[in-house]
Amino acid sequence: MKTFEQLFDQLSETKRTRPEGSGTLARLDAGVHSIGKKVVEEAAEVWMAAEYETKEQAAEEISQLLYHAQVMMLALDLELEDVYRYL
Ligand SMILES: N=c1c2ncn([C@@H]3O[C@H](COP(=O)(O)OP(=O)(O)OP(=O)(O)O)[C@@H](O)[C@H]3O)c2ncn1[C@@H]1O[C@H](COP(=O)(O)O)[C@@H](O)[C@H]1O
Repeated sequence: MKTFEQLFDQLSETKRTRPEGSGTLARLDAGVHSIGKKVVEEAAEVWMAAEYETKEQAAEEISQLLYHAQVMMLALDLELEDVYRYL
């Protein structure tokens, strides 16, 4: 298990070091348009799981949405603080 901050640190390191075989790196290299489509897809899956599936499935979809939101942050060179200031 990891926190939002720990995941962001991990993905930031992935972006910096570019390890071979990283799915995150492939998503970053695919660019903002591709990442944006995943954000929208995962948001829809959160909605569907919340309405028609279990709380556990909704939790998993929410985790994926948070992951793809972090990938978008990294693609835009945003830090956690850049987002947190609006919370
Ligand atoms: N939390 C996540 C995470 N959530 C979702 N995903 C990705 O998003 C996909 C889920 O999307 P879907 O359900 O739509 O599955 P899919 O249709 O097969 O998705 P596509 O691969 O076709 O886009 C998963 O298969 C993963 O590729 C994640 N990939 C990685 N992480 C975390 O990021 C870390 C680093 O990952 P890598 O860079 O891949 O090593 C991992 O240790 C995890 O902690």
